[in-house]
Amino acid sequence: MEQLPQLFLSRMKEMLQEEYPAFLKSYEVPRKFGLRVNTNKISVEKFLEISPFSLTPIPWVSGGFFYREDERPSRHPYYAAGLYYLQEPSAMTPADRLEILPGEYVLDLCAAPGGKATALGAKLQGKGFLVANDISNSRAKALLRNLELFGIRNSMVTNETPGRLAGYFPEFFDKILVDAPCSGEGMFRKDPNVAKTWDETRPEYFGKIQKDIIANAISMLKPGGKLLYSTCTFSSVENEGLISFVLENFPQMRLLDIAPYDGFASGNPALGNHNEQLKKCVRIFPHRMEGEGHFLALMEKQGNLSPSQELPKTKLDKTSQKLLENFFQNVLTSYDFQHIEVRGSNVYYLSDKDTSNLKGIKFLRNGLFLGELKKNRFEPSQPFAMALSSEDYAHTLNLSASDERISRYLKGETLLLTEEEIPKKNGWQLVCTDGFPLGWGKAVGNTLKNKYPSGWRQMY
Ligand SMILES: C[S@@+](CC[C@H](N)C(=O)[O-])C[C@H]1O[C@@H](n2cnc3c(N)ncnc32)[C@H](O)[C@@H]1O
Repeated sequence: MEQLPQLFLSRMKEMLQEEYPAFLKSYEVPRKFGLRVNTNKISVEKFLEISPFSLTPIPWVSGGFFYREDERPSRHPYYAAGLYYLQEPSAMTPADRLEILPGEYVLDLCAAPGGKATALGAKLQGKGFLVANDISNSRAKALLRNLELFGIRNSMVTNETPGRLAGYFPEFFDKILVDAPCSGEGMFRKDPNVAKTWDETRPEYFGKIQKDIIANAISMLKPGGKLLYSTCTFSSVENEGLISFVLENFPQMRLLDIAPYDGFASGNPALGNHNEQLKKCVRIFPHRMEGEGHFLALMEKQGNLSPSQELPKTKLDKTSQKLLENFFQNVLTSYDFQHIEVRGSNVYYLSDKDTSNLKGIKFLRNGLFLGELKKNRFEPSQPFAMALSSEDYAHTLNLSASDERISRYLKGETLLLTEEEIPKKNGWQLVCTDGFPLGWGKAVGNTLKNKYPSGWRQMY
């Protein structure tokens, strides 16, 4: 580990006192790598049966595992099938500790690139509505890709400031995650570049931004709703200090207990306004458990939760309806046509939430992009393939992850089919690996034209 900033170290010494030598020593221990199973596509038990990696459970989060860096799960076809997300172990904690019930309206306000939004979306199990927002357009694109890879179909990806978003969603969400931009002091071991750009003005700088973000988040929370605030920094201004600001200025907010774990440390009232409630916050220190530095606070807004409203029905024109019906003959799971909307030639499947009153909002995606209407046909999209399971489509080509054609498929090459693999009917095939969809191909005799989009071909 390169030199850590001196002022940071002296602050940590004052904060940790007798624990400080152990904290300092943790920088000599290599960081840990984590993988979180996408329970929207596969159960944890089933994943463990098929996983080719040597995994050890992360004891404080469900569905999270340590993996060995040399196993490179990002290069395995199961990654392209969206079966897991690679995430630093401590960073899995906030989404794990915010209880989400299918059907709820959920906001991830600072969501890119989607480490936590994918977990929240998976917990919704296709029911309810997830708004995943980020102020940065380029980062919001990565967020959209990760949600699509995960097969999350009931989400909206927005690119707004918290203030503007608050204008659209007053007291609207059941659950909100604020994984705030912060000075990143907890990440110095994972990414030494963060230490290089740190200086003593960073905590105050981010503290101001965080106050604005959390005030807007609170205005979007329903009475009775819950909000989880998290950072990956140690500084008191951004943690206990920020929560003290909330307790002093928003009397309707109270802190809740967070499901415990032996390695967690409690929030320290002396680092805030001495309110004893701050002990309910959680601090994660790298010398106490196998993860990087984090802070969590779970809060509730007083009041009773009111039920969310349902989506009004959409109406398709006759031509679109016909083309879609033709394709959907082969889709074996229910897609209610009253949720389908055509914008230009693009076809979307909307979530349960009425979004007709969101005019002017900057968004990258509302609902699931199903595909495009061409002259006489419907062409399904890559995100649609990722939102299906292999049982959901009548014509599948299922290849083992060890079949060399899988990596060729993921590189965009045309495949040759064996005698047994040639489908009875030419046309769209859902290409799967070990039963998990990767994308589309179009069969013509014994060849499969590749429909895996170039923008999705990364490192395979
Ligand atoms: C800690 S990162 C979020 C990581 C993300 N939750 C995940 O798990 O992958 C903080 C994010 O906040 C965004 N951000 C910065 N300022 C913001 C603001 N004022 N409002 C909303 N988001 C902001 C940044 O672009 C960044 O993507």
